Parts: sequence; structure tokens; C-alpha cells
Amino acid sequence: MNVEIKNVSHKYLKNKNKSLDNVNMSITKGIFGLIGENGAGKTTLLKTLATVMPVQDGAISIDGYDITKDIEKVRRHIGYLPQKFDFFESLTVYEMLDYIALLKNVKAEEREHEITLLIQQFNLQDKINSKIKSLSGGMKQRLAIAQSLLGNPKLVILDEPTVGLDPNERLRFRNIINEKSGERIIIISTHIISDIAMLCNNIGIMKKGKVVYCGSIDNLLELVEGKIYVDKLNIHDEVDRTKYKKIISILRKKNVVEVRFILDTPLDATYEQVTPTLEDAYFYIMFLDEGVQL
Ligand SMILES: Nc1ncnc2c1ncn2[C@@H]1O[C@H](COP(=O)(O)OP(=O)(O)OP(=O)(O)O)[C@@H](O)[C@H]1O
Repeated sequence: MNVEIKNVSHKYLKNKNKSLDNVNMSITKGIFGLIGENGAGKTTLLKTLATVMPVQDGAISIDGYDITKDIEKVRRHIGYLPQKFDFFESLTVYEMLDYIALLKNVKAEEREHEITLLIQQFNLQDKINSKIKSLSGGMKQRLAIAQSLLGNPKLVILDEPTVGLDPNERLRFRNIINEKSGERIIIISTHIISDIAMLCNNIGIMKKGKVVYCGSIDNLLELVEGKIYVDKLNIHDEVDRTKYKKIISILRKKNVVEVRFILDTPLDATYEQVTPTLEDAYFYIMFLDEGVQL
């Protein structure tokens, strides 16, 4: 299973700039994380991949099939959670999943079993016969994720799946997604870096319609190794921001203020070098892209 995105660009009709600007990505089986600032182009890319929007420029293939030429073949293998999902509010949870399973051509003899299993996995058993309009936002989100997995799609595209989920349900989500990954590709777009760190081996980072990193988290962390420092100041000291090249965070603790920042070359022994996290690496890539000398 693989997804190849080659030189893909997209411009919305009335916009001046491209929302996707020559995007190239190669994605293989497993869970792939897509991150980037607001407006970077993640949703536009995922809509294009899900065949909801046409490929304007460039080419995308899924398992060797061109998504423009072989759209019907490709669609059978895609599960998609859009950023905004609209339900038929007067259907029950079961009816909604049954309806989507029908649209996805899930075989009659498999439908009930598949739906019941997903309802259990997403902890919606108590709501199985409740109308959708009576569900909370988080429950609707769980139902929306569940529908994307109907029919065992080979490619699952999840646009901000954990929005609105409480910590228990986020944990449940991560476990289900881990369990379901196997031979398929699951692409997750999110702003929650800890979800990506826990779930994915490979990621893409986007900025202003461009891919600024695509590869493994391990390689990214290696790139940043030895470049993240913490300066500990007295709680009463003023933080002199000009002293640090690029600040990642300023944390006020009991007696100290911890300034976490990026440096390309070790300068001063008074700073403590720390092990980089994925969040550190994300900021490193973002600053690099701005042409900042670190
Ligand atoms: N339907 C649309 N018409 C015009 N411009 C759009 C449309 N949808 C998105 N855009 C623009 O395209 C760019 C990329 O938007 P997109 O929603 O793909 O980004 P994103 O990375 O998913 O952002 P976010 O993290 O905020 O959801 C933005 O500049 C946005 O304003």
C-alpha cells in the first residue's frame, strides 16, 4: 500500500496564492501524521486525496491507481473523516452507520457485525438507538471517526480526528487507530503534536502550501539533537528575549523560569542541553523555513 503525491498544486478560484504549492510526498503503510500551522494546506491536501476535490495540477496515485483516471476504483478503498462532518440528525447512531455502510457497498452479511463492533470500539453502545441530535459534540466526533472505518478501507484519511474528545476518548482513539493500522495507511492531520508523537513513525510538515519536511520522526529528532537548550533563571528575573535566538517556550515553575530555545552551535556551558521532543523539532523546521540562522 502506498500513496504517491507528485508536484500537486491547488489554487482556490478567488485566492491570490496557491493553497498547495508543488506538494510532493510518498506515504507507505502505517500511521502518517500531517502537521502545520493554520492555513498551511492540510485540509486542502486531504480533500484532494479523498477525491472530494479534483487534482488541479500534478498527480496522485494510491496503490498504483491514478486518483483522477481511476476515481471509482480508488474511492472504494478510502475512508474519510472530513474536518466538518454533517449528519442526518434524526437518524439513530445505528441507522447512520448502516446508511453509510450501504453507500460504501459493505456486504449485507457483514454490515451488522461491522457496525456493532465499531459502536463498541468507540464506546457508543448506550447510544446505539439514540437520535444523532441528542449526542454530545464528542460523541458525534466518535461516530464520525467510526464511519470512516466502515468497509475496512485501505487508506483512512482523518482530518483533525481528536478535536472535541476528552482525554479518555483520545486514549481510546489512539488505541483503536494503532490496532487498525497494520497493512493500511492512516493519515492523520492534527495540531496535537503529542498524538502524532505517540501514533506515527512518519510525518509531513506543511507551511504556506509547501511541504517543509516529509520523513521519519526519528530522522527529524536526529537533525535537532544537540540543538535544544534550557536556561534556568531566578523566578524574579526578567527574561531578556534578545539573549536567545529562537525561543520555544518560557515556563514559570516554583522557583525558576525555564527558557527553552534553539541553538545550532553549543555556545555557553551555563545552558543545559536537553533531549529534543517532536514539538522542539517542529519549531526547528518552522524557523529554518523562515531562513533564520539558528
Ligand atoms: N473553500 C475555500 N475557498 C477559498 N480559499 C480556501 C478555501 N478553503 C481553504 N482556503 C484557503 O486555502 C489555504 C489552506 O487552507 P486549509 O484549510 O487547507 O489549511 P489547513 O492547514 O487545513 O488549516 P487549519 O489548520 O486552520 O485547518 C488557506 O489560505 C485558506 O484560507
